[in-house]
Amino acid sequence: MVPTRRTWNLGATPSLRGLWRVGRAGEPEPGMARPAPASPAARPFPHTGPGRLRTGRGKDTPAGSSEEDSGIRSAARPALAQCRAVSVDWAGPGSPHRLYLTLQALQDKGCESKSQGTKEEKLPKRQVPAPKRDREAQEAGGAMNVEKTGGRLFGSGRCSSLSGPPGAAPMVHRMVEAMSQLQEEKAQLQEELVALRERLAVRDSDQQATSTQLQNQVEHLKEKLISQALNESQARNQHLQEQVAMQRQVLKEMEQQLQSSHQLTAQLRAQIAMYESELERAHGQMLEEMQSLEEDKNRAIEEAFARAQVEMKAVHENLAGVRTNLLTLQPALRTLTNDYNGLKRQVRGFPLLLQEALKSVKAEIGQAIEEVNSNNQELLRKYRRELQLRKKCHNELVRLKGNIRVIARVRPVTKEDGEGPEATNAVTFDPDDDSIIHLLHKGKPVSFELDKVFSPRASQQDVFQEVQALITSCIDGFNVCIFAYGQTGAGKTYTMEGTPENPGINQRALQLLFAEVQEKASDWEYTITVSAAEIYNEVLRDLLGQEPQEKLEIRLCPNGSGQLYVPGLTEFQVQSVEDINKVFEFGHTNRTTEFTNLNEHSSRSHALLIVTVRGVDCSTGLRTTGKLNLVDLAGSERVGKSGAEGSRLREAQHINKSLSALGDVIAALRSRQGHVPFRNSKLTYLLQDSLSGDSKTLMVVQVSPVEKNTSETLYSLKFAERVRSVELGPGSRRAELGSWSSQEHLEWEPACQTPQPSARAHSAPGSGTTSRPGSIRRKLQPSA
Ligand SMILES: Nc1ncnc2c1ncn2[C@@H]1O[C@H](COP(=O)(O)OP(=O)(O)OP(=O)(O)O)[C@@H](O)[C@H]1O
Repeated sequence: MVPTRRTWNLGATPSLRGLWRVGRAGEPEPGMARPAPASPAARPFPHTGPGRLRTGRGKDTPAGSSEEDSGIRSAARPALAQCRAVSVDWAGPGSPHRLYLTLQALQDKGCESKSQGTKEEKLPKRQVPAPKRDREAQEAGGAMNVEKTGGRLFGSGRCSSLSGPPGAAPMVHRMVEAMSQLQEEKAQLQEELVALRERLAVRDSDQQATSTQLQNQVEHLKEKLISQALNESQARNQHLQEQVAMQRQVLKEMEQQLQSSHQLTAQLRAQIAMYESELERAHGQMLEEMQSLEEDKNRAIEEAFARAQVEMKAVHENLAGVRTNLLTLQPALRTLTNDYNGLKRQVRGFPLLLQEALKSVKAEIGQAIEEVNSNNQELLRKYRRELQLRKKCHNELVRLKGNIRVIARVRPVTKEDGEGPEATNAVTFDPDDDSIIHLLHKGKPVSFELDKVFSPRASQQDVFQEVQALITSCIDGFNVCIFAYGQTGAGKTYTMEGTPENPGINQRALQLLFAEVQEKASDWEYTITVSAAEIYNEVLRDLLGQEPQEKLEIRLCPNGSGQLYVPGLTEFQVQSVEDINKVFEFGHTNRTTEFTNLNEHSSRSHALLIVTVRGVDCSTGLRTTGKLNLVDLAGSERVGKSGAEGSRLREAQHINKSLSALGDVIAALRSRQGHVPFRNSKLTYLLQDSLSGDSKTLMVVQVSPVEKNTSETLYSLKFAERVRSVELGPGSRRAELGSWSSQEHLEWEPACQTPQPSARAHSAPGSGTTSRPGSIRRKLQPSA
C-alpha cells in the first residue's frame, strides 16, 4: 500500500526537519496539475525520487569533503537510518524506491566499511541491523547480489574509490543517471513545495481573516445576546417586582381579613357564651314548665276519666233507647222494601210504556201536521184569491187611470239652449193641479191638461213611480207600451235611458222586474228575455243580431194564433241588470258600425227595447206572458215644413208617417174601434199585440221649456192632449178618428213656423260617445 501522505517529518531531529523529503512525483497535491510523467525509457526508476542529503548550507555538498561534513553526517546518520527504515517499510519490495534505498544503504555500508576500523565504535545505535538491510537490498535489487558487492558496488563522489567486479561499471552508470534524474525530480519537488508553502501561507492568511471575522461576529452576537438577555431579564425583573408588589398587597389584605376574622371570632365566641347562658336559663324554665304541665295533664286525665264515665253511662242509656227504636223501625223497613220492589218492576216495564206513549204522541203529531197542512191549503187558497183580487184591483186601478195614459215631462233649461231671449223659459205649471201645463207661445198663454205633468224639478224616480204600476202588470201577464214622444233634444232618451248615475225608465223597469220576479220565486218561475230593434225610414233592423244591416219583416204566427212575430229577431235571456247592460253594449256596437253620425241617426229613428216576461205558477202550472215595450221615438219636429230635400225629407216623411200612425192607433184603441190601423206603419204593426186587448199604453210627451222651441212644444202638447182627449165611447171615438190622419200630422197647425234645426248641438262628429248602461240609443251627451 502506498501511503497518501507525501511529506514525512523525519523524526525528532530538528536539524533535519524540512530538509529530508521523499516525494512521490506521480501524486500531485489535490487541486494541482499533475506533472507530465517521463517516459519509461527516460526514467529507469519511475515513481522514485532520490533522497538528498542536505547539509544546511543550501547546496549539495559531496560527502566526505570536509571533516565538518563528516561530523554532521555521522551525527545525522542514526536519524537517517531511522528514516530509511521507515522508507523501507513504506516502499514495496522491488519498487525503485526500495532499490534506491538499497543503494543508499550500500553506499553507507561502503563508507562505513572504509572507516570501519576507526569509527566502528562510534556508530550510533543502528535501528536496522545489517542482515536485515542486506535482505532488503536483496529484495530490492533482484538479481543484484548485495553480499557479493561487499559494500563496494557504488558510491557517491564522496567514496575515494569505486571499484568492483567486472560488469559493475555499467550498473553504476545507470545508477548515476538515475541519481541525476532523481535530483531533477527533487528540484521539481522543491518547486512544488515552494508553491505549496505559498498556497499554505495564503490559506493561513485567509483563515486568519475568516477567523477574525468570525471572532468579530461572535463578539457582536455575544453583545447582542447579552443585551437581549439583559433586556429580558430587566423586563422579567420588573414583572416579578410587580408580582411581588401585588402579592404584598394581597398579603396585606389577607392579613386585614385575618385580623377582622379574629375579631369576628372573638365576637362570635362572646355571643356563643351569651347564648349558652341563655340556653341554660331557658332549659331551667322549660323544666319548670314541663313539670307544671305534667301536673296539669294528670289533672285533666282524671277529669276526663270522670267525664267519660258519665258519658258512657248516658250512651248506655241511649243504646237502650235505640234498641227499642230499632224494634219499631223494622216493620217500616219491610214496607220500604216492598215499595222498592214495586218500583223496580215498574222500571222494567218502562220501555214498553214509553213505546206506547211515543206511538200515541206520533199519532197526535201526525194529526196536527194534517191539520196544519189543511190549514196551509186553506191559506194558499186564500192567498191565491187575494192575489187574484190584487190583480183585479190593480187592473181596475190601471183601468181607472186609463189603459192609455199621457203624461208630460218638461226638461230643464240646459247650456245647449244657449243664452238670450231665445233661451228664456216659456213653460209654467199650475201649483194646485199637476196635470196642467201653461205655455207662453208668441206672447199668448196656452194651457193643456194631461194625465200628469212633471216639471223640470221631477227626478227620474218620480217619473218612474208613475209608470211602476204598468211594469208590475207586465209581470202579471199584461202587455205594456211606454213611448217617449217629443222634438229632438226634448229629453226622450234621458227619460227612457237616463245616465249611468241616474238611470231612466228602461233600467229601473228591468230592476223592478228582477226584484218582483225574485220575490215571487217561491211560487213562480220566470224567464226574462230581451230584444232590441230599430226602425229607420220604415226599415226594421235587429240591433242584437249578428248582421244588423239585415232588414227584418213582421209576420203572422203560422200556428194560427193571430199573433205576430219577427223572424230573425234576436232574443237574449237575462238574469240581472248586468246582463241587460251587456246586451245594450252589443246593440250599441252594432249601431256605431253602421252609422257615422250616430246622434243624428238616433234622433231620426225609433229605438225599441222589447222585454218579454214568461212565468209559470209552480203550484198550478199556469203560464203567463207579458211584454214590455220601451220605445224612444224619433224626433217629432216637422223637418218637412222647412223645405228639406233628399234624404232629410225622406226621413221626415217616414217619421211623420209612423207618428201619425201611432196617433191613429192610440185613438182607435181609446175609442174601442173595431178596426185599428196597426199596419199603417212598421212601428204600430210591430207593437200591435202590445197595444191591443188588455194592453196598457203610456206616452211620455217630452217638452223643451225654452222660448225658441215653443212652436214644437205647442205641437207636441196638442198631439198629447188629443190622444188623451179621445172619448172612450165608440161613437165619439169614431167621430174623433178623423183628426189623426198621417197627413194631418204633417200639416197640422199651419200657422206655426217651421222650427229651426234642433237647439241641441250634439252632432259634432268625432267627439266620442258616452257610455250609458241599459242604453241602446247612445248619444254624445254634452257635459251636464
Ligand atoms: N229631465 C232632465 N234633466 C236634466 N237634463 C235633461 C233632462 N231631460 C233632458 N236633459 C238633457 O237634455 C239633453 C237632450 O236630451 P235627450 O238627448 O234625452 O233628448 P232627445 O229627445 O232624446 O233627443 P233625440 O230626439 O235627438 O234623441 C241631454 O243633454 C239631456 O241630458
